[in-house]
Amino acid sequence: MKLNREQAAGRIMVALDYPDAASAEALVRSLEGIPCFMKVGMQLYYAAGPDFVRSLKERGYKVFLDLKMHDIPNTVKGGANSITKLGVDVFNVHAAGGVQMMKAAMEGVEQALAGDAKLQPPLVIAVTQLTSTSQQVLNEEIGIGGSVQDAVVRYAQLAKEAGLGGVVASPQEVQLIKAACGTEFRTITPGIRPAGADLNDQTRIMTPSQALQQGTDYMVIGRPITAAADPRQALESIIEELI
Ligand SMILES: O=c1ccn([C@@H]2O[C@H](COP(=O)(O)O)[C@@H](O)[C@H]2O)c(=O)[nH]1
Repeated sequence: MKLNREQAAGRIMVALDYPDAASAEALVRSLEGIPCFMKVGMQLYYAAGPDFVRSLKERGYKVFLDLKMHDIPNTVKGGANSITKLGVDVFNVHAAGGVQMMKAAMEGVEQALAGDAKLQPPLVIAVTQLTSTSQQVLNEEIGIGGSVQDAVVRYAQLAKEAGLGGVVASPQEVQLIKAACGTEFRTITPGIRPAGADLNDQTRIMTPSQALQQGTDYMVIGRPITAAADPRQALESIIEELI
């Protein structure tokens, strides 16, 4: 698959895993002008809150709010309602919460959209099996039998049944998910490591170009960019790898 520079940048979601708004802001400024997504996860959101998300949106960034909601359906519905009102482009829940919980998230979204015609519908996705989870951990520690791939595809099918638009999974599972849920069902893949990069706590990994070859829609990349001596250069070389 051939992408131009802008298309390649638009497939990358930079994980802003920082302890405060100032540190995240420094990274955002260092990447100014590159049309990638910004991903706000738990660490930054719990520290900097919705204001930081709003400031990204005001500056025109596409935002993935990665809070991985997993609670009873009524609570997730309320959370999804509040998140939708923030105007984020993508947010997620855990597929392990089940179909009713995921349907409740969609109801929360619909309620928010009905109350404000200016809001755009977010892409709601479900976390399948975390990309840090290995086959051994899944079977022997968590106690789910069978292959990681089967567990991921089952969660993806539940997410589709609940009306969600895609899932978070490893790029290693993209083709199986697309075969089971259709090509329009989005795959958002962390576990991206350029050749030779530190794996950190990720186990089910691929390089950016391998992930693209598998057909991933978006790749989530954190430390290979944020921990680099020159984050802008690190992102530019990932973009180069994709074009
Ligand atoms: O299965 C999952 C779900 C979410 N993540 C998040 O993606 C980034 C990855 O960061 P790296 O530094 O590139 O490892 C991080 O924010 C995770 O919370 C994931 O890795 N795996």
